[in-house]
Amino acid sequence: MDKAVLRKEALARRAEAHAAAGPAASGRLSEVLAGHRGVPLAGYLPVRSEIDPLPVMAEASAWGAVGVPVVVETAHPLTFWHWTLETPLVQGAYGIPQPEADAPMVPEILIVPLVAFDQTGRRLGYGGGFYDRTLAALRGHRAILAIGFAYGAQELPELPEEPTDARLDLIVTDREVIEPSR
Ligand SMILES: Nc1nc2c(c(=O)[nH]1)N(C=O)[C@@H](CNc1ccc(C(=O)N[C@@H](CCC(=O)O)C(=O)O)cc1)CN2
Ligand SMILES: Nc1ncnc2c1ncn2[C@@H]1O[C@H](COP(=O)(O)OP(=O)(O)OP(=O)(O)O)[C@@H](O)[C@H]1O
Repeated sequence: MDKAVLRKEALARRAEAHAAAGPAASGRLSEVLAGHRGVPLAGYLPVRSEIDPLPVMAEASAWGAVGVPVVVETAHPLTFWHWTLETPLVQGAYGIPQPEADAPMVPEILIVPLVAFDQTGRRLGYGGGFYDRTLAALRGHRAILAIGFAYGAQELPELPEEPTDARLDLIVTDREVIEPSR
């Protein structure tokens, strides 16, 4: 099926799950990250109906560096700027908040926002290819742990894969932790 059609369907399911979500949606993610304290972590500042990783990012910032993605240029990898709960934010590209100050960091664990995922770790984002480029660039230097974070309702049976798609190492939902089967 066409990626645009899958994206639309998954976004509708995500909005439904988001409207019904309770405050404990990031509990599983918190458990996973407790095993990686002090490792530089990239989260994201949630927009629209994205599942909220802020509680785990705040927790992680007590142990090590936490950053959030910033689009410096389209068709390029994302850059990550330091973030804590006290960081002043401004409105960035696509209406997504970003830190006021340009303070780059390099993550080793990435919490990746998703539109949809499947059991094999394939993912669908907004279509900019930002995370594909970013994961490819980071993996060229060192081992990276890419954790997709989503509502369970965003799972689709089988996503199409393009040669440039970067797969997830782990998927964490509001309900469970999924180790991709390749
Ligand atoms: N919270 C959050 N921050 C993030 C991302 C994300 O997915 N979530 N990104 C993840 O990459 C980057 C921003 N990337 C984005 C790329 C496209 C659109 C967007 O709204 N696209 C339009 C269609 C654009 C087009 O292709 O013409 C849309 O979906 O309507 C938003 C964010 C960095 N920061
Ligand atoms: N490493 C890469 N180098 C060059 N182009 C890439 C790379 N990764 C992805 N692209 C291009 O980016 C475009 C969008 O990719 P895709 O539809 O997979 O985005 P997405 O994974 O949904 O979005 P995102 O990664 O921003 O969440 C595609 O045209 C793809 O060819």
